[in-house]
Amino acid sequence: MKNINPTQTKAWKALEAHFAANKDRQLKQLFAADPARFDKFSTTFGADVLVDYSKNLITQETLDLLIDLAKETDLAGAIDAMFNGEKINQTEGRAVLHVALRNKADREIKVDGKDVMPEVKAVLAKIKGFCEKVIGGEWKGYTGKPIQHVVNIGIGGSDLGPVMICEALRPYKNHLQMHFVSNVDGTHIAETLKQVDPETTLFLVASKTFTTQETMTNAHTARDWFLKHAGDKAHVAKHFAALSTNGKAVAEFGIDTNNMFEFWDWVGGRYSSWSAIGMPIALSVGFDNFDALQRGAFEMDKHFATTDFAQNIPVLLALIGIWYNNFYGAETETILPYDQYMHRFAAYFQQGNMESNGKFVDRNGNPVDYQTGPIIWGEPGTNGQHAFYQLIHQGTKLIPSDFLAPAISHNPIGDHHPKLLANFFAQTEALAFGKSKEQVEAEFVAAGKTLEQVKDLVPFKVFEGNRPTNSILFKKLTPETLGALIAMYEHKIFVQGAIWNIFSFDQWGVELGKQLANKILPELNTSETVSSHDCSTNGLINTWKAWK
Ligand SMILES: O=P(O)(O)OC[C@H]1O[C@@](O)(CO)[C@@H](O)[C@@H]1O
Repeated sequence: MKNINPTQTKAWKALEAHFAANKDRQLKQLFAADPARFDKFSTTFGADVLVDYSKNLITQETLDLLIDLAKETDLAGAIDAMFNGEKINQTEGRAVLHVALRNKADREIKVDGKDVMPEVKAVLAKIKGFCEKVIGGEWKGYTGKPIQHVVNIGIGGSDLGPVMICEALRPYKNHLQMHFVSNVDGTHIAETLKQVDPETTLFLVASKTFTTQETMTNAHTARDWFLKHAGDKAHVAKHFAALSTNGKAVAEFGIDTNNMFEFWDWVGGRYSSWSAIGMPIALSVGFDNFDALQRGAFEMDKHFATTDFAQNIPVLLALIGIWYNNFYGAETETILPYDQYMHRFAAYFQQGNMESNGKFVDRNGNPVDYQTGPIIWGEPGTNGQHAFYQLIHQGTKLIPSDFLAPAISHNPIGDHHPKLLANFFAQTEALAFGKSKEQVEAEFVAAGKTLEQVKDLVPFKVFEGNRPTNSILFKKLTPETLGALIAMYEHKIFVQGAIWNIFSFDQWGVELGKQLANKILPELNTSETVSSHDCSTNGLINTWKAWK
């Protein structure tokens, strides 16, 4: 894996010139000039996913130059390094092998000379056996009752993925009532404990490090609550399991390490839903559906690792994203899933993308002089249309958007799904082609107005269009398809980080806030006036002390 400043490459210089010469290009003209544009700039993944990237501000020349950039920055070498278990997470001295967790080809993948697959498969078998006992009712609580509630206690990558996937796969869920506690505000755990019965509740303490303040605080609160009802510490083993890499800390907490489902330091937190962190998924929808989720991701892994860049979906999405981020100056991009089951999909990739590529230092330790990770945001359609589409359509910011939708609904009630799809299709059309002044005037005239009557209103009803989108249409939201879509975005993030020459798999940026919070915490436990900080922080803390 080379260490190349992308802006120093020939391809980057060529892209700069290409942008300067074409920055005012219009989608209207691009489509008018080529009736086959959809055929040229769309592709399928298997038989179930269509990716239409034709409504982007690109030509074949643009793509060719972007692919040149990928080649000049040795993207192929970076891909090989990841799949071969090299320690590409350099600042933490770790490999990055979430692909091993779903390696259904069972190919050997070595870390430090040791094939990791036997352990991966052993943990999957243990998860399978545990799920079958809990789901099947064989696993009993301390009063002999089967489990009815599962409470996952975790945060960040130990929460967002399981929540998103359990929500997305609701059509496949069983009788278990799933609950997720992440925030440390007291409310999250308190409101959850109101809903569950200690005799029939299984707590999953999900934490790669088993040291995260929020998770450990919530876990201790849950254990205290449980013991207040159950009395005997011996009962903890029936109601607590740990999903972690830290066996020592698990044992110290008081969870039987037989109830620990391990994963490894080469699994990044935000890439860990495929590991033991995915236990709540397997409990909620059954191990077979969890396996299907992994298989979908595995198929995308194969596509990513073996397909020429010109037809490689994660590579194309990544390069198009770089085109907007680094040449058009777009600072954000949205993920807009037109499916209510996917209501946490964008949130999941806020961590996935921004914790991976929100970096200002390159792989040499030098501050970058170019843009890196974008801001990711989004809500399900059509809700977003009633919240922020005004800005996307008529604002002053360029906001590249990914629209996703299932062709077939799990809930074919009346004409609901067709209405959703009509919006899915209409929004990208409107964003691409807009509505001209002349069209607005013609609409007014057709409605019986004179141009004199409406001349002051017309400017406000014009849509510039030329706002780029990708449309990802998939047959149905199944575990396989969801797995493939998640892996598609994981690899998009990987490609962008590799080209930006940054380390995408550490997260030092989350440490300072934690460090300062640990310094402030003891100051909150006294009535003394605080003066150890800046005047704002002192003022805030001392006001709180006066009010509480
Ligand atoms: O799984 P754990 O070790 O409890 O970490 C939780 C989350 O905390 C972080 O912010 C790292 O501190 C995320 O990267 C991580 O997913």
